[in-house]
Amino acid sequence: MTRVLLAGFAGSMGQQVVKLVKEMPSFEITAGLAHHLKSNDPAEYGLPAEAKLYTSLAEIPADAADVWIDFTVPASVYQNVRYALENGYRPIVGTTGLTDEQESELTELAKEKGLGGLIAPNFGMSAVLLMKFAQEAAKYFPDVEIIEMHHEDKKDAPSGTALATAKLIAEVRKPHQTAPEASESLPGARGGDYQGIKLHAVRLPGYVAHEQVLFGGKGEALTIRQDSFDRSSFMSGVKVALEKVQELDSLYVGLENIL
Ligand SMILES: NC(=O)C1=CN([C@@H]2O[C@H](COP(=O)(O)OP(=O)(O)OC[C@H]3O[C@@H](n4cnc5c(N)ncnc54)[C@H](OP(=O)(O)O)[C@@H]3O)[C@@H](O)[C@H]2O)C=CC1
Ligand SMILES: O=C(O)C1=N[C@H](C(=O)O)C[C@H](O)C1
Repeated sequence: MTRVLLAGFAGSMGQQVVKLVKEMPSFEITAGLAHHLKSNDPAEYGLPAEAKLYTSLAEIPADAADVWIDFTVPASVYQNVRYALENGYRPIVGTTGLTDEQESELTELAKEKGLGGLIAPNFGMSAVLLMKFAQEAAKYFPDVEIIEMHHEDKKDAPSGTALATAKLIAEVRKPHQTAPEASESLPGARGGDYQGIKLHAVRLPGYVAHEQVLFGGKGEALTIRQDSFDRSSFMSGVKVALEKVQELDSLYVGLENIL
């Protein structure tokens, strides 16, 4: 039986993971980390009655679980994953907001501790494929902008997926700005900038998680789009990560690297 600690169990993604783990007979949630607890009863969150609930890292013993799943907030993810690795947990991280430097530090720490794990900005297959196709397309269409659209409760912008897409595209094209002379009569109108790739973040009720990558060429354009209409779309990736995490030899970044 693989024991799972779920950080962020009361959140939208946390509750999806609770359902997923219930359907996986070889896995059990034995502990949960929350920010605030509305109830001390694990059953209120769909967790097994014997699951231990914690509200701070310092309370969590090293043997509460084998695997640490994190769907919390950008402000806490680095500390959480650092704590997980220092205490022998294999991390599966969906929370966005880790910087490149933080990812490198955590990768180094995982190596020191001999622990494998995964950090994935997106566990949905449509997004993983979008990123792969976008990187391929950018070799032929270097002029590109990204529009991501999310629910109104999303705390960070741009999305981790949009930033990961821009990084993959930047690997295969020369950094340049399309239409560099265009001025902004309204500040921010051209969006955020990653090595000349413009990123636009839309936040609206009714949306879940969506991304479009727009490529423009001479007299033609290519648009690649993915839609997560429901958060259950991320669970196939989390399931794969759970099934593989015990055999991973290092901390991987990107679901595509363990498929
Ligand atoms: N990789 C992927 O495929 C996906 C990643 N995400 C990412 O996952 C993260 C969570 O998303 P989502 O579930 O929608 O967000 P929610 O706001 O619904 O859930 C976050 C949960 O984390 C809790 N929390 C906040 N701080 C801490 C902390 N220090 N320790 C433990 N728990 C904490 C919050 O508690 P409280 O409300 O009490 O503060 C809340 O219950 C985001 O970064 C999002 O971008 C989302 C979807 C897919
Ligand atoms: O906050 C979300 O909802 C999502 N966050 C991730 C991101 O920032 O890319 C993954 C997906 O877009 C949903």
